[in-house]
Amino acid sequence: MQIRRHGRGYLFKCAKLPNRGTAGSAGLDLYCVEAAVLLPHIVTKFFTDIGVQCPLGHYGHVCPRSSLALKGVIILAGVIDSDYQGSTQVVLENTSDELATVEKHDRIAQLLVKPVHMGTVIEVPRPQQITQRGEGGFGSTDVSGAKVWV
Ligand SMILES: O=c1ccn([C@H]2C[C@H](O)[C@@H](COP(=O)(O)OP(=O)(O)OP(=O)(O)O)O2)c(=O)[nH]1
Repeated sequence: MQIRRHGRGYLFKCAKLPNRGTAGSAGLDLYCVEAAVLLPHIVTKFFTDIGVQCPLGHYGHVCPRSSLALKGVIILAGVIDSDYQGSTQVVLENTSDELATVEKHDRIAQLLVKPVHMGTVIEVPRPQQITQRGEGGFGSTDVSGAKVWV
């Protein structure tokens, strides 16, 4: 996977490249370039000033860090297409009632690179296989409502 500094004015020079906290970490930590205050219940977009080039057939998934999630700071959006060439941005929402702060070069998210099905879309009149679930969902397999197949 290719990564480059890519940003706004001089800021991209300060961008910190994503890296793994440990050799076994699934996610690459993403760093913010500037300090910021996250107001309670407000959504804020952060530039990482990093361009990520995911291999074709893969996408980047911007995922939360558990330490921030515990403080009520969660991630919204988060799909990085393999053909996107801009700076990876992180959309954070402070769901708590308190101010939250991030400092320059804080880790604000982690990026997982995942395979994704890239098939073309074709219209069909009905599902091509019959499944046990059928159209059941939203609790259809709860004990009381389970279908019984004999
Ligand atoms: O958390 C995110 C979500 C998206 N993006 C970038 C990469 C992604 O490839 C692009 C478009 O994202 P998405 O497809 O979710 O946006 P859209 O609202 O559908 O707009 P578009 O018309 O640009 O696809 O924006 C980010 O940097 N961070």
